[in-house]
Amino acid sequence: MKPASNTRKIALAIVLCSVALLLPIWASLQLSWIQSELNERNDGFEYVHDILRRAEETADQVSHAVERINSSHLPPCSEQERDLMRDIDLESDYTQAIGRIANNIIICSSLDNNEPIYLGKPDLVTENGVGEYFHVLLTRNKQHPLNVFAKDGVAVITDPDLPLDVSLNDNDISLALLVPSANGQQVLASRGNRIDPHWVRSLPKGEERTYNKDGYMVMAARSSRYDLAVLVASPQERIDRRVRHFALLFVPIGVLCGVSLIWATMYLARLRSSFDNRLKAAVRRREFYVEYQPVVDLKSRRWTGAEALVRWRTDNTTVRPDHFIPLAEERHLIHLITEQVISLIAEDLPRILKIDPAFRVAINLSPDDLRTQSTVEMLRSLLALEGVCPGNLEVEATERAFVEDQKISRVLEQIRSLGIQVAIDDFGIGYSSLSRIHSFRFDILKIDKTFVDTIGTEGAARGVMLPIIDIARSLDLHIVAEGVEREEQARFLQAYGIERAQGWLFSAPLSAAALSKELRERSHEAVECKE
Ligand SMILES: Nc1nc2c(ncn2[C@@H]2O[C@@H]3COP(=O)(O)O[C@H]4[C@@H](O)[C@H](n5cnc6c(=O)[nH]c(N)nc65)O[C@@H]4COP(=O)(O)O[C@H]3[C@H]2O)c(=O)[nH]1
Repeated sequence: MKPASNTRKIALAIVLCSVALLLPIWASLQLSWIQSELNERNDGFEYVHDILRRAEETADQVSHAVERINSSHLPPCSEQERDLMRDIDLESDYTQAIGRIANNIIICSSLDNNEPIYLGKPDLVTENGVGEYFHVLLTRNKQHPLNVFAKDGVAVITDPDLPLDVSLNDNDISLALLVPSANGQQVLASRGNRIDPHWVRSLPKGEERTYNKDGYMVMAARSSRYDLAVLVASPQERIDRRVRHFALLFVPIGVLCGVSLIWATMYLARLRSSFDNRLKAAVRRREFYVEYQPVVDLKSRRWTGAEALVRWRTDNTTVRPDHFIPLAEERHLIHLITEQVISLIAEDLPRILKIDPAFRVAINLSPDDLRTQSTVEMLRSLLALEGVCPGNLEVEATERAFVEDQKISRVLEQIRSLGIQVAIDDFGIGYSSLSRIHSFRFDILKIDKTFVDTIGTEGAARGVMLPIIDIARSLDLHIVAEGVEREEQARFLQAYGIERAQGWLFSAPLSAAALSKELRERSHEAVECKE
């Protein structure tokens, strides 16, 4: 191997390993970040919903109190009315007191001292005519500002802090209850000092949103029933702390995934290279052998030929071609196998032809075989054997080979010029490629078992088999059907004029010795060698 290509391979391996390691780490960091934001948002909205529910309950209790007082028709500020005020107050969690109001003065109330309370002008009058007085200091408790809501001569005093009385798991979080109005956002109550009331400005009624503002993640919701909005703000440092927490969990998993990925890649690479070595050793040790599956003439049921199928005997087991041919093709080692198959056929064919000189053996070729001149030379050397005529040989290539490379046509033409017929194998599987294979000249079309299997099933024979037969006829091709397992299939094919078939109905693949024995027993009439 050249040093330059070695250096390139090492560089590629380093790049791939780095990507395999860094990609999962990068993904785990992304995941930590996404998960942190998601958790923060969920926690934030839990507070928002809780506060909004409490605020709406407060507003419900205010409306309820006004309605009950006014529908009682008791004389205003009478002892009976003050008793009713006290009852309502006791029943309502969020009200602090209820009173009568006139000219911005609470003239009587459920409070014990029953002194007049001068409120001054309302801070806000809503569309429904509710006068709202914020941060009112009552004589009873000058330190703690309360809110007063007045309607139809009834005043309800509430504690604005109650809706915000939720237990926070971090003091960094700021909360606010606001009244969004056309004139601006009035803060009813707040905890923490990070809230900018303007954050809620564009929020429509009944909706909730998340914003990233001024280094905060802000969760906001606006009531659909009242002019109330709630803001919860989490500082970015809190999210960063969460990211670090998740990263501690996810990054080691990412590293583990990266290392596993590298290990898996290296393991696969080793497997592949060990496959290469095993395959080369198998060729050296001649571990491949060939079986022949008879091809019969459907009318007479005479064995007219056979398809050579390679087998690999390794560690006392036989590996089927399906399991190593695709990999050998991918690793461009198939030609070594084809060489061995042809040399094995060269050993068997003269013996077989002594029994039936017209017998024809089909050899499978892969796309790589059809790109190299040496395939033509190997076939030529087969023809040089005693008793072997071009009519004793046939080559098969899959439809895929024809599609894959237009360059194969030169080799195919050389094979045909030797007088050897070319068959297109597994026909029908790559149906879409028909237009492209038109440009190649071949002689035989092998219908794949998949289509033969449809014989006898409802409508399928008409739908699939017949068009294939029509195509073959229109191209003037001989037809061989593969994988015939039932008499019914054989009869159907014969009825539609198919000449030859192979399949377990007639015989499984046989060793050269078993094939010769069977041919001898069938004592075919000796036929002249066909040119
Ligand atoms: N279920 C069922 N199967 C049947 C019946 N009759 C025949 N078969 C199987 O169908 C496959 C027919 O060969 P293929 O289509 O050319 O398909 C072949 C061919 O494409 C490829 N192959 C075999 N030998 C060679 C070779 O020497 N060189 C290359 N390049 N490919 C080969 O491997 C494929 C598989 O070969 P195998 O495993 O031997 O499988 C063979 C054969 O054993 C039947 O009635 N029922």
